[in-house]
Amino acid sequence: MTPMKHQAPRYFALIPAAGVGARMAAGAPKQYLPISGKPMLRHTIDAFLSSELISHTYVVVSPGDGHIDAVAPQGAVTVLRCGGATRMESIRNGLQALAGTIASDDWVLVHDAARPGLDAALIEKLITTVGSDPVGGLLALPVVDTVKRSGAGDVQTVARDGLWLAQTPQMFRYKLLGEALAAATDPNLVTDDASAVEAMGLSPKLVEGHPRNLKVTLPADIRIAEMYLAAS
Ligand SMILES: Nc1ccn([C@@H]2O[C@H](COP(=O)(O)OP(=O)(O)OP(=O)(O)O)[C@@H](O)[C@H]2O)c(=O)n1
Ligand SMILES: C[C@](O)(CO)[C@H](O)COP(=O)(O)O
Repeated sequence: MTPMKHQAPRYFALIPAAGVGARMAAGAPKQYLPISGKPMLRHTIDAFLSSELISHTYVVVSPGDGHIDAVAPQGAVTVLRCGGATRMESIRNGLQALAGTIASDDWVLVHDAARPGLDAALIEKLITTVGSDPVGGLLALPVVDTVKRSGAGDVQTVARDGLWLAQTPQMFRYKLLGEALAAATDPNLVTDDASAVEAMGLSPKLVEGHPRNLKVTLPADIRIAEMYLAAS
């Protein structure tokens, strides 16, 4: 009997895009604001569509989202209308919606819609550097400034050796990521996917990203993102 051919794991993108953009205070969800003439989310989607390594891209939006149909390229991505009250819940809902579609050992690259500066080179760098790591990994930037912590009336310097600023994508195998998020107790403590995996006692690989992959959070970030996109 011929042995079953073991299918190589596939890579899927999951883009949480169900936020409201409160800190942007733009009166509309920030992921739909124009950046260099194109909605922010479309830049992010196009980054994954430009990578030959990505089998398919899924976008999680709020159930009542009225913008996505005009932004998502029809047929090229799949929209999941299951966004939740927090980033973590949106991702958890999205993973649950993909049960039976994504295999347990397939990789899921979770990437913020709000990081439009991602490109195929960064996606490939993450995937090839993580390789077949038993845990997974994420893009991150080493801290280069002095870090302060302000407490009740006092300010202290935090040693920056070994400190990184997490970016996305954060990539984990479907089964592990689902288990980690299911076990997460407080969605407000789990501000990124890696922290849920770390809570299981596992250490994801840190892969140096790029400042162009910034999270567009505040109004001033729009122009910065446009400058990086113009330089690419
Ligand atoms: N309930 C939520 C909250 C956030 N996100 C997504 O998670 C990413 C990172 O979140 P953040 O930058 O905080 O976006 P917002 O939550 O929209 O911003 P704010 O916190 O300022 O409201 C964004 O792409 C956002 O759309 C999501 O899918 N579901
Ligand atoms: C996931 C993340 O982008 C990693 O830095 C960050 O934690 C998202 O935080 P937000 O407050 O949901 O934007």
